Amino acid sequence: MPTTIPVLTIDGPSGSGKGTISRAVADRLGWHYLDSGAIYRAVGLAAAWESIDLSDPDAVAACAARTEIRFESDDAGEPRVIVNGKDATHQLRMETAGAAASAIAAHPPVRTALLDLQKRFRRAPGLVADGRDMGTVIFPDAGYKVFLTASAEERAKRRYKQLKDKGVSVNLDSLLHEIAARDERDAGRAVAPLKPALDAVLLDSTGMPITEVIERVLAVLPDSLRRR
Ligand SMILES: Nc1ncnc2c1ncn2[C@@H]1O[C@H](COP(=O)(O)OP(=O)(O)O)[C@@H](O)[C@H]1O
Ligand SMILES: Nc1ccn([C@H]2C[C@H](O)[C@@H](COP(=O)(O)OP(=O)(O)O)O2)c(=O)n1
Repeated sequence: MPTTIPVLTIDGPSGSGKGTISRAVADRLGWHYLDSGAIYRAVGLAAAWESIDLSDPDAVAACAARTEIRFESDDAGEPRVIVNGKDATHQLRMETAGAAASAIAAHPPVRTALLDLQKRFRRAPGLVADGRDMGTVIFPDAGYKVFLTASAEERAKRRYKQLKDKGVSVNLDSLLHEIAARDERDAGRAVAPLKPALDAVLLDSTGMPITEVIERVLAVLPDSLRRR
C-alpha cells in the first residue's frame, strides 16, 4: 500500500550544511530525522573495529547487516550515536570516519544491506532525510527534495571551524583536499552516486546564513505542512 507519510530529502556534498539544516527543519516541523551518513560512518567504524578489509564488499556488507546502530540524545538534547553498544559520536565526526564511510559506501552490497534500515525511518508525522541518495534511491517518491551545495572552499572552512571548535587539530589545506577527494568518489561511483534528483530544488548556501537556509528549505513545503 503506498504510504502517505511526507518526506523531505536533503542531499548534497560534505559540509554543505545538510545535518545542521535537516535537524533544524525536523525540529521546526516536529518530524523524525534520518542521518544516513552516520549509518555509513558507523559501519565503516564497526568494520575497522573488526579489522575487516574495507575494500572487501561482501565482508563489509556482512558487517553492515550485524552492526547495531542507535540514535539517542544526551541530557542536553545533543545527538549521540551508539555503535554496537559504544558511544561513537565523537569518533564518527572525524574526517577519517568520513573517508572510511565514503570508501565502504561505494560497494553495492553494503548499500543493499542498509536499504531497509533507512526506509524504516519513515514514520508519522514525517521525515527529514539527509544524505547523498535520499531523493534518488531511498525515497524517490518523497514529495519534497532539496539538493544543498556550497563552494568546496566554503565547505572546507566550515568543517575546519567545526572541528576546531570541538578541540580537534586540523589543517585547512588537507581538509580541502580530503573533501574534494570524497566529493569525487561519492559523485563518481556506479551505484547511488551523489547527484541531484531531477525533481530536487537546488540551493547554493555559499555565503548564506544558516537561518536563511532553514527558511528557504521550509519554503519548499506547502503551508499546510509548515504549520504545527
Ligand atoms: N549556511 C551556513 N553558513 C555557515 N556555516 C554553516 C552553514 N551551514 C552549516 N554550517 C556549518 O558548517 C559545518 C558543517 O555543517 P554540517 O551540517 O555538518 O554539514 P554536512 O552535514 O552537509 O556535512 C557546521 O559547523 C555548521 O554549523
Ligand atoms: N546516503 C548516504 C550518506 C552518506 N554516504 C557516504 C558518502 C559520504 O562521503 C560518507 C559520509 O557521509 P556524511 O553525510 O556523514 O558526511 P558529511 O557530513 O556530508 O561530510 O558516507 C553515502 O554514500 N550515502
